[in-house]
Amino acid sequence: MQNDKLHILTATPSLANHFVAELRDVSVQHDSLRFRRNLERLGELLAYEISKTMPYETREIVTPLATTKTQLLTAQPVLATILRAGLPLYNGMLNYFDKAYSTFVGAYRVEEQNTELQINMEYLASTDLHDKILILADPMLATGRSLVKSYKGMLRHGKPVQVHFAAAIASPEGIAYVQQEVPEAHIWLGAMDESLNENFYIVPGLGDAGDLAFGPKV
Ligand SMILES: O=P(O)(O)OC[C@H]1O[C@H](OP(=O)(O)OP(=O)(O)O)[C@H](O)[C@@H]1O
Ligand SMILES: O=c1cc[nH]c(=O)[nH]1
Ligand SMILES: [Mg+2]
Repeated sequence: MQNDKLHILTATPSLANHFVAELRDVSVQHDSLRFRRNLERLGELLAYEISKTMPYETREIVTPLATTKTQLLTAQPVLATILRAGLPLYNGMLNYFDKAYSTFVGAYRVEEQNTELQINMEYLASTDLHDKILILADPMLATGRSLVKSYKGMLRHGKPVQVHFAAAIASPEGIAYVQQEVPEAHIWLGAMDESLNENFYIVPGLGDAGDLAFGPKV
């Protein structure tokens, strides 16, 4: 595992631990408004952490009393997400990178027990990615197949200058796959879990993020 590009919020004590705990806790997670809001709050924290790595320039600001100098982003990133579970995490990032353009992918896992996991990708709407800082947010990084397939699909809309993947919870297997396929990516997590089960769900994880946020799929 390439640790210099891997950042885990819950590796140190902070409010991020509360948000991840509530996402996981069976006595709290079925409050879907709170579940979505906790993903959004994590998105806000992850956006803030990523913002510390981005380029800034000195700009002059006129207040009612004087002028002052401050450091502002030289350019907004592009925010990308994978429908549908990605929406609340993405929304948190958009709260902070509030002028960012966006890219959306529609992808879902076809879950059949003990067979190779298939990812169906049926929708991609992207802004120009050429030379942009791209942040792709998806709450669950399980096998990493959805993230890598979505990212590779996006590349037909330009090569980003920098790539960040952000997730609430990841598995070690998923991180290894993503680092093998996209070694240039920086990875930002709420938490890193222990393993995947036979249905490719993260353990201990939180269950199905899309269903908890938006209801069971039929
Ligand atoms: O790392 P992977 O093994 O690819 O799994 C992760 C994917 O699973 C979830 O989506 P899901 O397929 O459940 O779709 P949904 O958002 O419609 O619930 C999640 O939001 C990721 O996109
Ligand atoms: O644990 C997992 C894996 C994929 N998708 C989820 O929502 N949860
Ligand atoms: Mg799902």
